[in-house]
Amino acid sequence: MFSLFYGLWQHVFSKAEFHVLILGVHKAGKTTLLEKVKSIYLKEEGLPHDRIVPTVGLNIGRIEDANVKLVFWDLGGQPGLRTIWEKYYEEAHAVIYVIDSAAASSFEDAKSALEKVLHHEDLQGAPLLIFANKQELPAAVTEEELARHLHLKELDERPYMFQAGSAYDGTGIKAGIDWLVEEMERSKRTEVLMARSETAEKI
Ligand SMILES: Nc1nc2c(ncn2[C@@H]2O[C@H](COP(=O)(O)OP(=O)(O)OP(=O)(O)O)[C@@H](O)[C@H]2O)c(=O)[nH]1
Ligand SMILES: [Mg+2]
Repeated sequence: MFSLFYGLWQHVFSKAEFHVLILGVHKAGKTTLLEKVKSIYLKEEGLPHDRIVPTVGLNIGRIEDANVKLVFWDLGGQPGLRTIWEKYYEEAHAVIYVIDSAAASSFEDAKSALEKVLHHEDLQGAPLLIFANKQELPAAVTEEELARHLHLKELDERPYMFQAGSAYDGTGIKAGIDWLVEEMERSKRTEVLMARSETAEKI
């Protein structure tokens, strides 16, 4: 009887946990963004910018807000490392795709890498936040300009948002994550992933 009530209590009161993949080409600012997310939500100092090195493996960040737990997976964006991304797709509830808004020369690469992400069937229906990073730089384009540059046709099929911001000064981060959490909470994909993990727990 106790375990029945405990199970019910857990079901009603435990926080949902969402996995968010942080993707984007090298130097877009993914790891810097993750450090800023941690410093905003955990209210602790993140790594100083000059201590952040190009990612080769996986950086993990965990935060909690009032209703949910979020686990971020930050992967390396160098061309030779992008084949690793798809290993994480199946378990991801959503994607943050980071773009350096001040590096116009990287837009084509960012666009084609993002198109591959969007085409992958393991990420079907995953909400997508495109974070137009480095907005505090004078050369940065706005989120509207970036959307025009990318001109992504596949976007109509899924919930998505362009969010301008900066991993240095933290602008745009909370707004982007609030949107992503709302989308994950009502996403069909979340239902499917939850059902799958409940089935796996029973086996
Ligand atoms: N001006 C400015 N620079 C930034 C910002 N975010 C990151 N950078 C810088 O951009 C460079 C790359 O940042 P990283 O966070 O290492 O980029 P990354 O996307 O994780 O790169 P990989 O791990 O190689 O894929 C570093 O010099 C950062 O300090 C930002 O918001 N503004
Ligand atoms: Mg990195």
